[in-house]
Amino acid sequence: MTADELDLNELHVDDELPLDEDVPQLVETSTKVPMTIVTGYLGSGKSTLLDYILKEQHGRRIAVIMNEFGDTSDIESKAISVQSDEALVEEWLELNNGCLCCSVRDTGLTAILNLMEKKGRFDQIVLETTGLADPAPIIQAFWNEPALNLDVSLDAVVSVVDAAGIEKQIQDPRPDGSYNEAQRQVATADVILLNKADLVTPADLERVEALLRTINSTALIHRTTRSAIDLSLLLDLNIYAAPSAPFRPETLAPFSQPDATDSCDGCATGKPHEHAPAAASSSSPHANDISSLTIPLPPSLPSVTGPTSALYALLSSLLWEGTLPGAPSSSSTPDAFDLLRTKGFVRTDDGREWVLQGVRDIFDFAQVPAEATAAARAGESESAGEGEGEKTVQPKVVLIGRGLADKEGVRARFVRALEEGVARERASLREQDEEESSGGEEDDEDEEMGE
Ligand SMILES: Nc1nc2c(ncn2[C@@H]2O[C@H](COP(=O)(O)OP(=O)(O)OP(=O)(O)O)[C@@H](O)[C@H]2O)c(=O)[nH]1
Repeated sequence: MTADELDLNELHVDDELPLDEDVPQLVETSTKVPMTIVTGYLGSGKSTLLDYILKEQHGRRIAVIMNEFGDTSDIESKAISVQSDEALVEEWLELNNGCLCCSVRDTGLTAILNLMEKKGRFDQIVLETTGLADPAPIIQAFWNEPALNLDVSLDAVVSVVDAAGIEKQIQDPRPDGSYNEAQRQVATADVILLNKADLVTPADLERVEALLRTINSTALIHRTTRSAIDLSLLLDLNIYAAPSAPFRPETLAPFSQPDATDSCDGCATGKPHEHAPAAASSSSPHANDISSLTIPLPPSLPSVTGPTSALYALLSSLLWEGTLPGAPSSSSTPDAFDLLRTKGFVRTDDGREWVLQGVRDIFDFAQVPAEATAAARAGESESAGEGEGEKTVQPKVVLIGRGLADKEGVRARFVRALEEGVARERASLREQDEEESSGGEEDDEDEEMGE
């Protein structure tokens, strides 16, 4: 059963909870609390990770919402573990009808906020999502819903992957042909913990990591055993670039790397070349055709939002209608784009830089703060002086999902449509400028005549 098929449930915090006056208020009330969403297949090591986070001496107040029940159908209450400097406190959220996904999405945040009011604000919320067939709705809810976003901002989506089991999990077909759980979890992740590294050989780890990169070329992948990791690699990443939190330039690292999904040099150039036929899906690492496609963007674009933006129009067509301008290379096969995740890095003519984030059909551009841009440029020129000038973040869009198997064809259509759209956009901007300046001249003339 998917989350959407379950009834909406009421989630509330017991009003009788004692007020803990002693808990220090470590976060300014004006700061949004970052929320990390943890996904991962059954048994991959999520609870081990949450346990590790709670027990680490990090000096932060972290509320961990744990789903310890697996099947959510008959849950009546849910533990929230709150780590303060002094102690681990457990609270209970009552779920009248069981589904954490629907509850959290619809009323759960209110409950969390109530808890924050009672217990003092947290530095971080970590939400585990076991039992969720599709993490996308909850990611969208915490990222995009303004009503939910007043106090909490989506920090990052972390997926814990079992290094010994993920290959099989990813290949496991769904009877209805839809994405399976493991595919969705890997595709929507910003950070992947390639866990249980102790159970496989170094060669296995290389192969599994390569597979994960074919699905999600932009995730930051860390190899772990028992989910142990430096928490600064996991928390406060601000991947979704909330203006209320500092921007972490290192989260752009995947955009400066070549596309791991392109084993083919020709694809990387975007120029026409021959391909060997794709392997059958059951044995292919592109299981069920889910893959990442990186599309290089021009060094600078006129705009990223607004009715005239060529890039915005193209992404809308892709994500909302599942199509791109121009015919597919095989005319008998219509476009079948089904994208789980979109990411990107863009520069605009005015010198600003933007991070594109998309989850399913929702996408948004967040401006990289000018200070971060300046710092990155300073770093670039320094490393260029040391002969490592390739670290510059290249503007690009990364698409993750289905319908991308013909990488060369899709990339070529996207690039062509964008070029044409940008040409139109620039022409219309020029016209606008000319109209404004001739309007200005006419006004000047009118004024002169009036005088
Ligand atoms: N060998 C090994 N075992 C691990 C590692 N990480 C977790 N485990 C074990 O794997 C089992 C499952 O770990 P959990 O943390 O409960 O996994 P989970 O993802 O929370 O599982 P569910 O709650 O069932 O979804 C436990 O017995 C862990 O002790 C690891 O890196 N290596």
